[in-house]
Amino acid sequence: MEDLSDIRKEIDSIDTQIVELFKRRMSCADAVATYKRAHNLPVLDRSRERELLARRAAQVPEDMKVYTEVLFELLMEASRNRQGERLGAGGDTVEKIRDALARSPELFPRDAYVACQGVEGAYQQIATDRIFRHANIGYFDTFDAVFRAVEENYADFGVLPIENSTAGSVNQVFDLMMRHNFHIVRTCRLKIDHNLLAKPGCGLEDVRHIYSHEQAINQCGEFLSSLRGVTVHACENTAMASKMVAESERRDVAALASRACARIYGLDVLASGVQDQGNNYTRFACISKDLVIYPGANRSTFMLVVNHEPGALYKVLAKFYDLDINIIKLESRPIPDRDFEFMFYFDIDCPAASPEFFTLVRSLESTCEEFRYLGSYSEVI
Ligand SMILES: O=C(O)C(=O)C[C@]1(C(=O)O)C=C[C@@H](O)C=C1
Repeated sequence: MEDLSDIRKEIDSIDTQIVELFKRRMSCADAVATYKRAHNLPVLDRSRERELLARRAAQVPEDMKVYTEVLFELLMEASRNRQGERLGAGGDTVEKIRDALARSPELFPRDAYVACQGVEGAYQQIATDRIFRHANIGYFDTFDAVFRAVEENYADFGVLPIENSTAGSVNQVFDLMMRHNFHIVRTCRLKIDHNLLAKPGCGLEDVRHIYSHEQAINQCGEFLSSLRGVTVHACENTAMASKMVAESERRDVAALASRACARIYGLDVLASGVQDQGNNYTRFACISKDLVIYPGANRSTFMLVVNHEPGALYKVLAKFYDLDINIIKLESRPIPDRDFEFMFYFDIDCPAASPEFFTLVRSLESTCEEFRYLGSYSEVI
């Protein structure tokens, strides 16, 4: 058996040669970039990549083909990234981000006209008051209307729930993201305590019908199943449920909502903190029409579609790993009218002005079938 230190010597010698060859290959990438700039050609050339991978795989025995492909895919990715850097702009999105970083205001606005779904007392309102000091809030019936108010410049910002620590993502909002143009400028993480609210003088034993938003109902499953002879009804949101209860003539109705709703609608708290998990948080996104990146932005969101082929998502995930960028959230939603094709949403943890962020954006934009950058922001807690 060969001695380990002898084998390592051989590896070192091979690696030294590989590095020299790698340097030569990367200078070819520089030359290609110069040529492509002069001839206005895109960095990515899929047919050339396919042909190159097939030729290199044909050079090795069967049991080494996969490794060879992995190696050359990595080499071409490095080559593409290098070309992107050389070409300066490196894709429309990097250019847009640089521009936004240069012209965005130093301070997050204190006053604004903000669109929210629901009525006064909704958790969106509480989140809005955390994000802005003096928000003038316009209430809309649906999440879609909030997106439209922002898109059509009717409101400066919109605040929408995106996920809850117990009930998961707010799918309706994720699906609407595919249909609207907007950017995320801030997120807010709010602790949610649900309470059972009823008209003054009513007791728990009177309650036969409970109204709330679907997400709140899902977050209070254990409490609700402990009640006998009660029917649960889903409605637009928790504040609307409280309003309905307050305006109802009946004494057997109650709402699951915030304490703020009890104050606003003159209701009594029959039971407090009735959510299953004590640590129940909801994250809200504050959206604007234009891309604005306020100082301190250390998170970003992308939407992307990967090619329908084995390993496509794995290759995207490898890019984050290579750049040591942490993925905070990964969500997938079916794309309407496309059979089993999915839109992937990534939230990542990485300062917006860092070089690895630009490399990531450049690389995703040049390889994904569809790519949309939704913004960079910080989170208010
Ligand atoms: O040949 C090219 O056009 C290149 O840009 C070089 C290269 C490579 O590194 O081999 C890189 C990117 C292209 O997608 C194809 C191939």
